[in-house]
Amino acid sequence: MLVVKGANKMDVIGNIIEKAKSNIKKIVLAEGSEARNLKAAEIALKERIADIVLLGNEAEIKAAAKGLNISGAEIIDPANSPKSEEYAQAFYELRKHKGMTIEKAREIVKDPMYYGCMMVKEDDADGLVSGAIHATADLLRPAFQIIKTAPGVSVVSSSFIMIVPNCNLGADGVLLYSDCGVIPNPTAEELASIAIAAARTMKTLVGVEPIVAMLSFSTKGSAEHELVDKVRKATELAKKIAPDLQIDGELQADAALVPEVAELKAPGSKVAGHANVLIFPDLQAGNIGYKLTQRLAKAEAIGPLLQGLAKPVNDLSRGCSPEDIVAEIAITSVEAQGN
Ligand SMILES: CC(C)(COP(=O)(O)OP(=O)(O)OC[C@H]1O[C@@H](n2cnc3c(N)ncnc32)[C@H](O)[C@@H]1OP(=O)(O)O)[C@@H](O)C(=O)NCCC(=O)NCCS
Ligand SMILES: CC(=O)OP(=O)(O)O
Repeated sequence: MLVVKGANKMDVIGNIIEKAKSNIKKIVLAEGSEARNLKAAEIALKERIADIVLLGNEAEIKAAAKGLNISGAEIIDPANSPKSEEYAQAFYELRKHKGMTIEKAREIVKDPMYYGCMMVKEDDADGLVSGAIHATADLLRPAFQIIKTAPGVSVVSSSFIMIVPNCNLGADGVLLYSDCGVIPNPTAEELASIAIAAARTMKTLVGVEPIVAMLSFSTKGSAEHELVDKVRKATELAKKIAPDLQIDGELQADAALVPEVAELKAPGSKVAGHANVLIFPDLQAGNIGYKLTQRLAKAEAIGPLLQGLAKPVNDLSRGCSPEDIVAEIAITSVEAQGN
């Protein structure tokens, strides 16, 4: 069903799907009438990966789903739902310190992404996937306002699982890239948090021991610039916060990935040449880097997977396929199993 291109030995997404099937969760697709979401819903229902809630106008969803079997999905119209008033009251309570009024809250929860986040917040669903037609910020705002960060987490960031065909770098062609979706210009402290969160995502979702490279245009002092200083500071902070983590920086991407280059540029580093988690210094680098790998190396790019939220909500790229959405449904389910 899911096409994993190339010859990676690890069936990352297959393993996650099997785990999702072992304890079925209820996942909301906020863009319920969109064609790729409907195809993904059909696959997820047929293969018993998750119970699916489609948000949107029932007639529109049914018309868009012509030829697909989505009969097992629950359809909820946020603009006309018996739960709307309860969610509006709860949203008003969450946001009244920010000037929210009950009248505005009633309007806002008609937006499927706000309604869906309220479903997850109120335990009426286990997780949410959205972003095939909406920009990332449209999902991040309701997620930040309603779901909020997990206890002890300062910032939410994101990761992509990158599955690069016919490649043995990283963990046999499987890598985690972070942050490619959320924090435009992280401080050194935020960059350290991103690294620690991404390492955790690699371990818990992919099942691989993380080896973390803090990327830069410099390797171990080959260039001097304030941008490099930020990466060095973030590396030191992450080492202090997580002393057992295999992490090193600052490293250029070739030094991080390729053993021969690592020997020349960063001799003695245990991370250089073996990294499987790549931490980008800012969102320009991260977002460009993942899209280049996806399009030029024909990699699967699953994400942006949000890390640090109190409950599972995951974003998609507007360039995603139905199979990418199925993978995120499974990932969101597995995250919900851990809650
Ligand atoms: C995430 C984003 C939308 C927040 O922007 P913003 O609304 O201007 O941010 P604000 O500073 O006004 O914060 C809004 C709320 O979100 C919270 N917030 C912002 N960034 C956060 C983060 N990384 N983690 C947790 N909470 C965050 C703020 O604390 C604030 O909460 P409050 O209203 O309860 O006080 C913005 O950072 C963004 O656009 N990021 C890039 C998204 C993107 O385009 N990615 C590329 C494609 S994937
Ligand atoms: C993650 C990302 O870049 O999303 P989009 O392609 O939708 O902007």
